Amino acid sequence: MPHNAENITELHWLFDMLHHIDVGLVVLNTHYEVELWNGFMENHSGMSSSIAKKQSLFDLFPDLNRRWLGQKLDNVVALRTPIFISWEQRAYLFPFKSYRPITGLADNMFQNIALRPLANADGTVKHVCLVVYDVTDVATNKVALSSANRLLDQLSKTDALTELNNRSCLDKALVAVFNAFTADALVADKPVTDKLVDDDLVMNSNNTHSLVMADIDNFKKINDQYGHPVGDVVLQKVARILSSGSRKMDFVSRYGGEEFAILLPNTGTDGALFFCEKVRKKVAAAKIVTDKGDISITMSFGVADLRKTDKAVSSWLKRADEALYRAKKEGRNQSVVAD
Ligand SMILES: Nc1nc2c(ncn2[C@@H]2O[C@H](COP(=O)(O)OP(=O)(O)OP(=O)(O)O)[C@@H](O)[C@H]2O)c(=O)[nH]1
Repeated sequence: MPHNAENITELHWLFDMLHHIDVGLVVLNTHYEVELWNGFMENHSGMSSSIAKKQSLFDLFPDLNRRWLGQKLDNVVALRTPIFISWEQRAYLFPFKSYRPITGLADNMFQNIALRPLANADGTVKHVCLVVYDVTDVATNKVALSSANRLLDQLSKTDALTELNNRSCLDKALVAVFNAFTADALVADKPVTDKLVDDDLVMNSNNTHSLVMADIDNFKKINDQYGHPVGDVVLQKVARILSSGSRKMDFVSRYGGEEFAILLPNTGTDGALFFCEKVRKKVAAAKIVTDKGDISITMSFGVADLRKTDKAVSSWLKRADEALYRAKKEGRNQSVVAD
């Protein structure tokens, strides 16, 4: 074959491949009119090349953000540099349906887009090529993975029965509060500042913090009389009452069995006692509906504020536990503050 004929054949092959490649190719002029529209774009838009050509991209897709995309296209021409738009920035440019069977997560095709300047033979740039990559698989995998991680993270912090924070999560919160408190105590004349201790715990460094240990009275009898599943319903109801009686910054947790621990940041013993009495009365007044009939219960509460004399979280916990023990010993259904 003569050299020229070979070149033309190659060009023909190339053009054929580009037309059928599994990537969207669009060429726009500086008026944003379509000059090239490959097979991928035809298949996914439902518009043939002959319909798309010479039409403004913004007429073909009226929902495209003209200001935003127009600016980017103008910049590509003016600066002669490519621009990339990732699916993480904007899920898609073209509203194409996703036909992937695994992607129950995605109705639309996620797209990475490259905008490239196309130089003419004389070096001038009057066209931009849009390259559209279908990244639905990558995107949905990443979205599914991060939502699974979020769920696992949540589960690792949550008590399965009551959906309250679990013990290990409480331990971390207690250590965070304790460390912040002792660090503040070491710094004389420290200004009052808000401090972020944990994701949700915002503390005022000048205040004290209280820990409440709460325990259902004679819970063993409920289990013995009505059975374990009814005991579980009681635990769930108590968890709801404790949560609804607390503020957003409070940390309500299941400590174990029928015992709960509530960390009340920026709350002295007066405030903590007020909280205990409010929920104690609510628990005592509640009729817990179960398939074995309505059940009434009471709870006992022990309160301890964090003190500078506490050398570790364990001594704070111990004082709250002792106060709870006294509440039990003195007849149950009451709240006791540690000495
Ligand atoms: N249903 C149910 N029972 C539990 C669970 N965890 C612990 N328990 C029960 O809670 C009961 C706790 O009993 P005790 O420690 O004797 O305390 P109590 O009967 O509440 O008595 P006082 O605390 O002294 O008022 C035991 O019967 C445990 O089996 C649970 O997840 N579900």
